[in-house]
Amino acid sequence: MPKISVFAFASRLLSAESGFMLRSTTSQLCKAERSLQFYTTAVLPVQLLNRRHKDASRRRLTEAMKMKPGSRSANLEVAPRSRGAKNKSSRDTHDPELTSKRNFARDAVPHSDSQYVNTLRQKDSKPSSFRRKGRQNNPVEERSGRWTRERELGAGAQFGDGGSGPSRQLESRSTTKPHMVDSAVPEFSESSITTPRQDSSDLPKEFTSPPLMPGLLSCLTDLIGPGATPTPIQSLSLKWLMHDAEKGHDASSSDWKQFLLASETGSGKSIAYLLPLLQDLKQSELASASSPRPRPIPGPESGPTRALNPRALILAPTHELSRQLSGFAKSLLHEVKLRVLCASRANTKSTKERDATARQMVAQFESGLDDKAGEFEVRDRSGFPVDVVVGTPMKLLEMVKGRGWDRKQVDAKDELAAGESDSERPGRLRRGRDKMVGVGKWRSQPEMGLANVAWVVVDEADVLFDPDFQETTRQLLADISSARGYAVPSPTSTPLSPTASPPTTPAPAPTPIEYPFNFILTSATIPSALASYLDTYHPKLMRLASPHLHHLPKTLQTEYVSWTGGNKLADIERRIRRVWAEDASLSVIPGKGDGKGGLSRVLIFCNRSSKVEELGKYLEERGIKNVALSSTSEHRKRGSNHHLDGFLRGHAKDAEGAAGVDTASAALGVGVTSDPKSSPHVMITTSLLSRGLDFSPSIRHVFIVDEPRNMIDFLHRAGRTGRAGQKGKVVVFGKMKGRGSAKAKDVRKKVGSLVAH
Ligand SMILES: Nc1ncnc2c1ncn2[C@@H]1O[C@H](COP(=O)(O)OP(=O)(O)OP(=O)(O)O)[C@@H](O)[C@H]1O
Repeated sequence: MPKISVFAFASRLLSAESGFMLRSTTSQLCKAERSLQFYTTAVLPVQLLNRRHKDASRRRLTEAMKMKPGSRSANLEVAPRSRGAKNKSSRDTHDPELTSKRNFARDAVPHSDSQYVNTLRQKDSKPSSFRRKGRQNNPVEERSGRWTRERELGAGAQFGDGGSGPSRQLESRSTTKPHMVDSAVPEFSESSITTPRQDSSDLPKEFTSPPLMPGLLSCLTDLIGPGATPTPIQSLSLKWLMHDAEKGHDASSSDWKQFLLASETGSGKSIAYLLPLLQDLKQSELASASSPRPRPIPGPESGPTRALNPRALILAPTHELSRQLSGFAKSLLHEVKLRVLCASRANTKSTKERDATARQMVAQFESGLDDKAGEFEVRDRSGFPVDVVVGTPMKLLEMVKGRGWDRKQVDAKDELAAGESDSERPGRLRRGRDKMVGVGKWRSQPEMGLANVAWVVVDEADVLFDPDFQETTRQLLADISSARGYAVPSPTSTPLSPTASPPTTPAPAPTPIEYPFNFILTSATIPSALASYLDTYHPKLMRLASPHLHHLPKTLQTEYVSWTGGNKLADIERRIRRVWAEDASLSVIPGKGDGKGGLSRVLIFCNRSSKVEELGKYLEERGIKNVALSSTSEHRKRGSNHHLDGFLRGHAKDAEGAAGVDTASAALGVGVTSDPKSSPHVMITTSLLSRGLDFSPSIRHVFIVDEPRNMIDFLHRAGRTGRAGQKGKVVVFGKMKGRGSAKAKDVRKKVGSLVAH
């Protein structure tokens, strides 16, 4: 009997134990699955081009991909790495004062400011790529690697069919010896980081070679300073795009250029594509002044009689970015005189009629009708010659096809599905802007022709080719092609995303797409989906990449802050006040040596709109004026960037104030001197504003208060500061100690691998 009891007790214990083990194994498996998912969806794509992998598995990945620095391949060129690269200027909280475990616990509350004084003073260095003339080290190292396809084809394998484009030119070049350097690998100490001197004479080191038009050069000098030299991505674009642009093209040529410009945030990609584009437009305009302009090629969408017939389109994912880009382009054109139009309303002249419409719209919004896109019809453009139009793909499509063009399609589809006719039931609304019914003309006439389009830039290409945007983007590209007389397969016949159910018959091999215009893509991150799309449909596309792609800018510090365990909003408030206390005590602000000068601005990223609002309200109640902006905010509906005033970098001569107006403070590189109780010094937003926007240097802190969804998102959010060689700090909040800290530690590890050295 006792034996049986002991046995029963032991078996119960065992089953309890195994149940426990089972539970803990399951939870570990779930965790492992989650981190694997995170790794494959976020980290892996980011690492595809990462040169310095911080552990053995990443090194193996690199080797497998034949990432050989110091060589060029068929259609990839990576800019030389500056010799200054070995200097440490960016750290994963490298200041021991701020990183030590002891300090983490008290990090969430302000303590001694002196620690930060030292950090700022010690880390006061600019990356060489933004140094002024005379202090510039020669960029000397080259590396290459074909990030996706070369692995299959073998190093040096040719891409495309050996056409007359850059591939062939590259092919004939000798490559330099690979040189793998990884400071994080034990066998390489920091001191063993050597950057081989190589011949980089073929990369332009000045904006004057190849020669820029004098008018363009002087405006550029006004913008970025007289001694500024090209960043690595700009050197590459000057070399490849400018030379190509000089050759000129006609619509019947099959030699249209296709380039991807990939470089870290704030590295000057806008100038990298704007200079060759604007110069080419001006040169062809001058050439056609002596000989008559080529007539638009007739096509279904050519619309030679339409009001607008631009020669270049710049596509951006948000209206805010479109407005800033158009303002930026305008500031380069004060002397060269090309006409740039932003498809959003802010850049159009104010007229009585339009003002009336705007008032009507405001009334409409306030009465509950919604227009999420904040788009307004622009009227009366006839006779207005436009060279460049900037806008979101959807807005541009509307200008081509007329507002509401997609409504009919949806109705027809619905009809088929439901067997109803329009008269039997009201048409279903597909997008928010269609709710504009009743506010003037919602289905307007097409106003833009595409036959003259010789350049298309897709800014933030990874977004515009992601599943949310790809259909619209590719529809627009297909429309331009057919307007120019060269039909390409429609997006629906060549879907990018795999279909949910497996196809019953094997899909035919995809046909590469050759657009009849210069096609430029830019991005700071190349996810695997974009890479494979480009491999499939644009095998001849030339990839130009900077050596620090997929890293945080070198001037960006990273700091981790642990929640106190109390009110998180209060923790954030304390950290903001600490930043300002540091500003005041450090007297770091040029021209404000008394320490009573302006306070820097803080940009806070949350994951959800509700959190944005909650935090905004909390700070407002505590006397911290702020702008809380999410996709649904009222501010966005006004059709201008004024809601970002003071936060975006302003350019002195921006036309019509479209690109933000913090001109004075931007010139000084400082915040405004006003009191944060009276003027907003804090902006709270979601990833909406994480893409492409060039924030003012007065934003020296970006706070990431929610766990980043993936590392791509993190790179873009963090990259709103530390731009153009300015110092910046990204502050990542999380639970850094004790139970439940695993997530934050994981994020910290991943972020650490993005730190540039
Ligand atoms: N060669 C240069 N020297 C100094 N400043 C520069 C240079 N090139 C660009 N800049 C400045 O750098 C800032 C960032 O440029 P830009 O917005 O084009 O970066 P980006 O690479 O497009 O960033 P993101 O990936 O975030 O869109 C701008 O204010 C621009 O005026």
